[in-house]
Amino acid sequence: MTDTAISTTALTKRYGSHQALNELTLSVPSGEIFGLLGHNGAGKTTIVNLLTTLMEPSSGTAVIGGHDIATASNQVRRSIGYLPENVQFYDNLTLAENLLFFARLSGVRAPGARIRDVLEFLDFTGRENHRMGTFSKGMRQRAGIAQAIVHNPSVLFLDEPTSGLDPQGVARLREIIIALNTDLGMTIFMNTHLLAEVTKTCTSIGILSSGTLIYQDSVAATLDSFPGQESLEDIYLHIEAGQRS
Ligand SMILES: Nc1ncnc2c1ncn2[C@@H]1O[C@H](COP(=O)(O)OP(=O)(O)OP(=O)(O)O)[C@@H](O)[C@H]1O
Repeated sequence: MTDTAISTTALTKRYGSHQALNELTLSVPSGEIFGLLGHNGAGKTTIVNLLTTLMEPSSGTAVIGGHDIATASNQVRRSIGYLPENVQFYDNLTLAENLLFFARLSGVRAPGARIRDVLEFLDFTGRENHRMGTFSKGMRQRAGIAQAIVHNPSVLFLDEPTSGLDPQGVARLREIIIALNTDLGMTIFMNTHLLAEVTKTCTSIGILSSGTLIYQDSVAATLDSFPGQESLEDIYLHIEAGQRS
């Protein structure tokens, strides 16, 4: 693992004539919990789709954990985990069966032991033989994280991880994200609209506006740099408004 977990250079994505991502140059050091903020349609999911190799860029490059997304996509896929906004499972199978399926797909050696560790870490011991179709939204998100980390990735991408969760579910997921970072050493890259959560969870942020990165700094420096603004939400709106004026 290099000291830079994620770096992009002039990463660009066009959908037909629409430029969704405009020469993104971004660097996320290893060990960060990076929150990517931006209005609807800013290009956040596009970035995650490019970095997780689900989509190819129109131009530009990106390197994850030392591997280029274009020339070493298999190594990239081995070093990342991904929790999409709407995670899918085989609902007729149990949690353990779902995890075994994904562990085998990812080539995990000794999957039984690894799955037991992941279930314990995510507080699922005793529920592994329940069918996924019986799980609540909060449990499905936690199971989605189990699925995303079963092959022990070094970088984890989360797309709107707390979307649709109740306050208890949001708090629980926050604890898990922080534990993945501090206890397991994973670098986290998350897209989110919940700015109060970003303040509690993330170590650094980037703001994307209409496909362009307009801001990047640590959360602590950001909160210090705008003394007139009370919260990250106010700072975000202030930066965005400056972009539009
Ligand atoms: N497959 C596609 N074909 C054409 N346009 C697309 C496609 N996917 C996304 N777009 C457009 O690209 C832009 C960026 O979309 P993207 O989904 O990356 O934004 P986002 O920041 O994730 O938005 P949201 O917060 O609403 O999820 C939007 O204008 C969107 O309409």
